[in-house]
Amino acid sequence: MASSGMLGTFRLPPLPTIREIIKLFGLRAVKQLSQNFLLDLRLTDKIVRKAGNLAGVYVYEVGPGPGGITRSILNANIAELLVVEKDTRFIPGLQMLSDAAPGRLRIVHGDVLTYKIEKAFPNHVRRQWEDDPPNVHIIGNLPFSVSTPLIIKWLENVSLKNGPFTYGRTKMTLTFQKEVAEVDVGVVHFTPLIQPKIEQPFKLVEKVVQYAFQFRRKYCHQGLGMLFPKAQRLENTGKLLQLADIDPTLRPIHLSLMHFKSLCDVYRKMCDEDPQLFTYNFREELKQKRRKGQEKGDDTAEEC
Ligand SMILES: C[S@@+](CC[C@H](N)C(=O)[O-])C[C@H]1O[C@@H](n2cnc3c(N)ncnc32)[C@H](O)[C@@H]1O
Repeated sequence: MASSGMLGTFRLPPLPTIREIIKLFGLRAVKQLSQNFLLDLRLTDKIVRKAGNLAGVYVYEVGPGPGGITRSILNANIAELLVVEKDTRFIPGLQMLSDAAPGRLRIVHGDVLTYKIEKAFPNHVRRQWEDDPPNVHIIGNLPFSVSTPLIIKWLENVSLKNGPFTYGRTKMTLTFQKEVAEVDVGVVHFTPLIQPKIEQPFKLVEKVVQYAFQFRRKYCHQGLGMLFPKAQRLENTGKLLQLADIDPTLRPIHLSLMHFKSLCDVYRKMCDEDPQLFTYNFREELKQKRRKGQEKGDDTAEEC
């Protein structure tokens, strides 16, 4: 049973099952869009329970599709649910849910990568960053192709306290599918920290992490070395790893959060000493070398 409290208990009335909705509206999953639907209400209830007590909470669901998770959220006594779905085919099925839950479900036909959530919920839910998290929660089951750029965008939003984090330290409960069409999903719960573990600009942290994982099966010095122009690569990579106190033969997956903190702090100092360093991009250097090689009729341009 959903909790009651001041809002009163709400349960959706009997509705066609998700399977029937899919049949009714001809909603075949589009493989190219990595669509894959959760049909079992017990599973979607379990995912939503991972979000904690949602009574009185404003929920933002990304990519509701035929509405399995949506139903479980609506049964959790929430204050309001806003869903953003890109594929028009799902809108009529979602509309049916909205009719069954008057005043509780808002449907937006749009793209979660561009949708501006910062004005969607009432002002009174906003909290100071240092306060407890606001009564706003993001929930979603998206394919990797969307969840990866979205998570990176949200992490940047956390660092800037904007987007969904204009409300405060908004919590997120997201499922990550291992493979397309695989029913197994991992549920990951995020709550932004009051104080970041790495106190450097997001773009710098992103660059260091991205480069460290450039060659994920090799030693970390190889990917990290690409942070530096070839002419000073050996010397600067040695300096970075030495000052950060990191064994160059560690693999990227064995680097801890504290390793990344040291790497980012040392790299920041190196960028402060050489203001052109941060904009250096080894791919650009490689492209220029290839271009020059082609101009000279030499297609054996040196690798960066
Ligand atoms: C993996 S399906 C999951 C559907 C549903 N949440 C479920 O669990 O059964 C992902 C859903 O996200 C939608 N989607 C994908 N990219 C999107 C985007 N950029 N903006 C909004 N919705 C998107 C798809 O159309 C699809 O409905």
